[in-house]
Amino acid sequence: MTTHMIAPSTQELRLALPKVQVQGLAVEYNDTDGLVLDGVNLDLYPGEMVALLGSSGSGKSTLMKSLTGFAPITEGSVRVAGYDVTNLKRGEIRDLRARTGQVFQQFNLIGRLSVLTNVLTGGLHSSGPFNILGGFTTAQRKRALELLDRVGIAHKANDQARSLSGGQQQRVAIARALMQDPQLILADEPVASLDPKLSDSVLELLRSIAHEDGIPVLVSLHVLPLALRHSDRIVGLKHGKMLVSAPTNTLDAAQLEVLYDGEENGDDTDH
Ligand SMILES: Nc1ncnc2c1ncn2[C@@H]1O[C@H](COP(=O)(O)OP(=O)(O)OP(=O)(O)O)[C@@H](O)[C@H]1O
Repeated sequence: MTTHMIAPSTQELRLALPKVQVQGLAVEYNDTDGLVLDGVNLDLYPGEMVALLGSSGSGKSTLMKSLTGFAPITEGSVRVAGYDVTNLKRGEIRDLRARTGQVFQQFNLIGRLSVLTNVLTGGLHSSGPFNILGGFTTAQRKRALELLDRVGIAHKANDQARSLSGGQQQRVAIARALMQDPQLILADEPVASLDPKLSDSVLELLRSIAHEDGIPVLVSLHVLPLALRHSDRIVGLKHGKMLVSAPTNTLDAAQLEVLYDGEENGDDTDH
């Protein structure tokens, strides 16, 4: 699938209000191990693809979890799509998670169910519990098929999810996330199990969704060249502190080395 994208300029992005506002965020899992995130500030704007970099254990997943109320926040404020994540009222946690699309390294599909049903499950949070075997409406099925068409695998709609390749499964997971009508998409290492060519195409798809739908996409990556090729902005963590936050076109690989200290740094060997 070829996508010709015109990336919104930084100035255009800044005209919108941020969907995510993180200020002075500190997270501590248990008080003997110290802070896992420390003084993190992050705004995410509609329509931008932001790559989150940092070596293993730097806090990337924890930062993502903080945005949906899954991390023990000890200080700071986190606002996502109007929700105050540090002080969620009853029902708000469910609403927030229902409107946050999540994409994972291992795809997290239900392998024995059809591709179409997997996409339909993306709408379950918002429509409430119902019979998964017959409870989807015609409109929901139509929407799910449209989304599968958008991610390029409508012809696989009736196949079992587990019969698809890794790249195809990740596309199903992205369609499932879109079925949630997301305010935000969090993609935690979405291409870590894919080969280089598929990695490029999946990241290109995520970026086109950010630009076309005006959804902020936060994507954690281990491979630095992928971040340089497929993001509008790069945010870098080291030992829980944010050391880098800049438009991608102002950065190069050498400037990002500071995040890695000679550790594995996502060189270009495989990608
Ligand atoms: N549930 C938890 N309980 C206690 N400590 C945790 C928990 N989750 C993460 N940590 C610790 O927090 C630190 C940051 O972990 P996190 O998973 O956020 O890093 P990461 O940058 O996503 O790493 P990776 O790239 O390996 O996935 C690590 O030291 C980790 O051991």
